[in-house]
Amino acid sequence: MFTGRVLVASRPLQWGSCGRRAATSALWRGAAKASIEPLLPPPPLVLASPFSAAAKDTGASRRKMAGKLSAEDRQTKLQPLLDNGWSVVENRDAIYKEFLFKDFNEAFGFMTRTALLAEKMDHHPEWFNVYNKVQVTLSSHDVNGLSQRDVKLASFMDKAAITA
Ligand SMILES: C[C@H](O)[C@H](O)[C@H]1CNC2=NC(N)=NC(=O)C2=N1
Repeated sequence: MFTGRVLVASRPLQWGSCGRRAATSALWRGAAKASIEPLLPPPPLVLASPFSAAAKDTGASRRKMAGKLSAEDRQTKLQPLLDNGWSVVENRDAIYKEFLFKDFNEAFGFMTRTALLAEKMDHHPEWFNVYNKVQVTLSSHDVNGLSQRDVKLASFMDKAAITA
């Protein structure tokens, strides 16, 4: 049975307010850090500073460089697409094509491959899918018409549809 007197501090002890407490709290912090660290995700790998030229090479800055297709581009770059099933949309500077696949799996695989490039380019198709059918419209909203990016995405889609 405890018969001694209990000493009650007149004011609450604070972390770091006495040497022994401070040492204990530093130890505790070290132990806590050691046990928590393995649970934390690794810090992001920074390959370029946010101010470097590489970091500035975003979809948005690239997009400013590419305007509407010129008359010459339409002859040399757009025409081959029109000869391959794409058509110019009525009342809009955009191109359209309907892709048909064996089944939904093939259609969705095609959409997935296209989506990966679209995201990389920061240039996205307007599309509609039901089962094995994918209807695609391409246009560049920022220039309100067709740009080189639509040509690139359309050409990629034609290739991706063959390997689907
Ligand atoms: C903010 C974002 O970068 C823009 O909205 C991008 C996204 N995807 C885009 N996709 C298409 N097709 N045209 C654009 O102008 C466009 N702009």
